[in-house]
Amino acid sequence: MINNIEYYGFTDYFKNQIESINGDNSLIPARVTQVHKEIYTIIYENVEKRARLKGSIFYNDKNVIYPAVGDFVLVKPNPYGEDIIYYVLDRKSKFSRFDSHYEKEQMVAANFDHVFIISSLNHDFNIKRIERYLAIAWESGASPAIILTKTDLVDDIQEYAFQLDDIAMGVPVFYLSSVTGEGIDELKNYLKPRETIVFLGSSGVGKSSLVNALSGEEIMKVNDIREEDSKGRHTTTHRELIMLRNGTMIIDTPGMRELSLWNTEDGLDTAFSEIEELGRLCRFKDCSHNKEPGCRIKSALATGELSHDRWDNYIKLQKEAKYAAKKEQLNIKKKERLLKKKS
Ligand SMILES: Nc1nc2c(ncn2[C@@H]2O[C@H](COP(=O)(O)OP(=O)(O)OP(=O)(O)O)[C@@H](O)[C@H]2O)c(=O)[nH]1
Ligand SMILES: [Zn+2]
Repeated sequence: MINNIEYYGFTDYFKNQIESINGDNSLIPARVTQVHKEIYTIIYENVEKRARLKGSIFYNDKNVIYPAVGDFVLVKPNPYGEDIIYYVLDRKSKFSRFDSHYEKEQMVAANFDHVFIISSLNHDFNIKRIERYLAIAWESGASPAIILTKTDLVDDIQEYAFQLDDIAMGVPVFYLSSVTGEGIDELKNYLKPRETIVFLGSSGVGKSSLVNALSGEEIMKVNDIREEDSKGRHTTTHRELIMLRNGTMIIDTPGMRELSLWNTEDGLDTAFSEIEELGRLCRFKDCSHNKEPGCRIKSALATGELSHDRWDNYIKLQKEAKYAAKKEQLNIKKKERLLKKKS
């Protein structure tokens, strides 16, 4: 069987898992490159294909693990149509978030080697935020690197370097500009084929520009969906797992962007500043914007000054942020217990 799945990061860690599952050898490993409700895009043998879940396995078991972007799965190939996904292999790293619509944990990205914590060197630079990103990066199981963008906008990077010294012990730090190209080659040298990276960083720090700079415009296209397998051409507006020319992969999903947003203590306030401001005008300081008299949010919703959509979105993200904070607290406690045991 020719399957160059190794190029996509399929290592012994995954290979060793298959032997026990794949008795009859009819299932082959593939990597998930996109998730669309029930349809998945997977890649193997250098070709992207569409796949569905094996119903009898996935829809009967409440504890079953669903595939996420970056996952390695075992599939039964179907030359006439969509392949069938049977198993999701154990992940070596992962990010998840709380989906308030389904009220459950949702996997955002899996099996990445590095988390690039991206911050720009202008007003976005916030050492506390970088520290927080570092904590969730370590927790994911992958190793972090700090990328400081837009060096062309500052005169002196020394003052930033000093601040980072305190928190970035042993973590590589890169200074670069996607505009002048400064520092891009150093980062390229750090990237290895068969490795996968994800980006954590607020909106506007230059993630997309960095992807373009790294790929040198020509993002190596993983082959299109086999035309004979799908009716017409499959057009994807953007890919969630892309491969650079040197063979390094980048996972960029909307979920990663949301994860970045609610993992910054000030992320919600900045993104929804007008709501925060209205809330400060309520009669009661601890107004829950529910039934209290003199609630400024309720009146703004009634007059249309604040749209219901935006308010719902805010509530949803706030729920997720709370969940993230709770999870982090639990993890800190767990780590403290482990440290106590060790000493
Ligand atoms: N001066 C300067 N501007 C940059 C640099 N990199 C990105 N920008 C600008 O910053 C803005 C945001 O860049 P993006 O690459 O879209 O940022 P992003 O992180 O992908 O943003 P979202 O898509 O909102 O998450 C754009 O106007 C870019 O042109 C840089 O190195 N130097
Ligand atoms: Zn209120």
